[in-house]
Amino acid sequence: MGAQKKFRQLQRYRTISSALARSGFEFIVYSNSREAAAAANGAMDWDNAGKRIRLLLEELGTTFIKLGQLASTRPDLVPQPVLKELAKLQDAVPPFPYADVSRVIEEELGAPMSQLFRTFEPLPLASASIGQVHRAVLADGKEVAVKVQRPQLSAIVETDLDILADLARLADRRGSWSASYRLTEVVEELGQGLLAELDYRQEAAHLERFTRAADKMRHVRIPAVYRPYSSQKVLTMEYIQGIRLSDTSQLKKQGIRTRVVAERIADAIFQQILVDGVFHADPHPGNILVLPGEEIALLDFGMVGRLSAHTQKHFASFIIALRNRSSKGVMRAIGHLGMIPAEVDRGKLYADVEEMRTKFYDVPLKEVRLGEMINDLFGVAFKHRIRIPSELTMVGKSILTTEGVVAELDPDFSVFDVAEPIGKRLFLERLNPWSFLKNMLEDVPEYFQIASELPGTMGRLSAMLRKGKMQVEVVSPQLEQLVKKLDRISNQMSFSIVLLALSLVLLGLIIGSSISGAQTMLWRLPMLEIGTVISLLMFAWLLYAIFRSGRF
Ligand SMILES: Nc1ncnc2c1ncn2[C@@H]1O[C@H](COP(=O)(O)OP(=O)(O)OP(=O)(O)O)[C@@H](O)[C@H]1O
Repeated sequence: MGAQKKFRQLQRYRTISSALARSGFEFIVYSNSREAAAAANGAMDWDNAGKRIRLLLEELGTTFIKLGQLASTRPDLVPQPVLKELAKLQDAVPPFPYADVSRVIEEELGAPMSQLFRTFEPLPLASASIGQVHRAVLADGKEVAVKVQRPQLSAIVETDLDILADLARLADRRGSWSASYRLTEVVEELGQGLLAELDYRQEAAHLERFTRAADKMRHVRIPAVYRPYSSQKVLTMEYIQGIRLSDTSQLKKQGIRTRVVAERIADAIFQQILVDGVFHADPHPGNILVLPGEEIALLDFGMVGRLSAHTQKHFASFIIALRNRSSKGVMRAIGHLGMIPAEVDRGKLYADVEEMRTKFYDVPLKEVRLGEMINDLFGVAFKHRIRIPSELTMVGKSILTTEGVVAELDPDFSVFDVAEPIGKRLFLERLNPWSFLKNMLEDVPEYFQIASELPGTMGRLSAMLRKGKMQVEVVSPQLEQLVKKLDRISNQMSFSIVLLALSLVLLGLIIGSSISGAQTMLWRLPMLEIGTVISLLMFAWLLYAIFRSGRF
């Protein structure tokens, strides 16, 4: 590291440590204080700390504001009172001058402004802590919006992240409290998210992906990206003319039907979450434009969430269980989502899930906020120190923001009206034999792994038994659950194998009839009939056996 850089880092180190001390967070560095002890034994007054944390982050600038905004999407890492404060973080930063804008663009795109643009508005449309957006016209006449990153930002962010990682390690070495909040891990994870946001090429890739997905949604537009005019620090997009969703008086003036807009926004976001598996993580009103005919345009794909097919599937079941007010269903879905480690007291967890009943279950559906419900559930998870897959936490924030937006447009509209049919459709699709089989095949590697580990495990078990080292008493609910799960897996596998056999016979029948004509069919028919009858008998027997075992 150069001497100048080292000096800058030291200076910044001092600024950050003294700001921490002034805000009453010196215990992060000096662990033998009362607060450190309170944080360690879970008695920290987070209500009081939340506001101080927010002010501290705002004081320390871009890196910290952005980290705070990212943390506000993580109810699994941050206590609820702090989360509420973080959601208020403002990044209203004054714009940077046009001289810097043109310098960054010319350096990044390797050509003078006059060659790149026919016109370029020197005053930005909007400015935020990472960058600002200017309206322009390309040399070929296309109207564009150009997002330009603040100069020197990546160097500042990298220095700040290094310092933060150092502080977290220091806290980890000195006290037990930071370990229980996984401080080093949190800094690392949020830091990576922030660095990813600094690369506009990633946002460009997101825009392209969402454009493809939105093709099947008639009323949703995503700005096209102009790649030759984009780079790591410059993003050039198609300019979309529309009314900002936050401009309610203009919406009214243009006679926009707000209910329709609300439905389309909710539909677009739930379609992304439940069907596409990639979703806009921050659909706040500043990121949505309304066009004539109540079309909507989604902007700003810097923060995007992803769900694996597995999580998506069980998240849909989770929504249906919430809708049906079924605590058992909710617990089952959480289990499938892989959130409950073995050491959690399931009884207490169930009691906490049930407690949500008073707040959500016994009120009319219209008044239920799904995002709030999900976040409360994450709060319960936080309390039980349950690890929530990070992909899921962004969903809570995205839905919460969507609900806030649609409630402004139409207070009577419930996102369940949109989410539930999509969830049910997915659920029904899953019952279709082919997707059922596909799902089973997706899980096959897992079964093979269990199977491959089985001989070793059995070998060890029998050796222990031979040596008389083991006393077995089957009282563990987890073990019983495992047995049930294996039982269910084998039943499902047998079911799908027979289903496959049945489908192949039918397929043979169809192909046979279409290729060979009726005559050749005549001699094939008895064979097929015999096959079909055998498969049907096997199928009936299997169904009987499965239903008798009660585990499917
Ligand atoms: N393609 C576009 N067409 C028209 N206006 C746009 C376009 N892209 C951005 N804008 C305008 O610029 C504003 C800021 O854009 P965007 O949200 O992408 O920037 P940002 O720097 O990521 O801001 P923030 O982080 O605060 O959301 C938008 O609210 C919108 O008014």
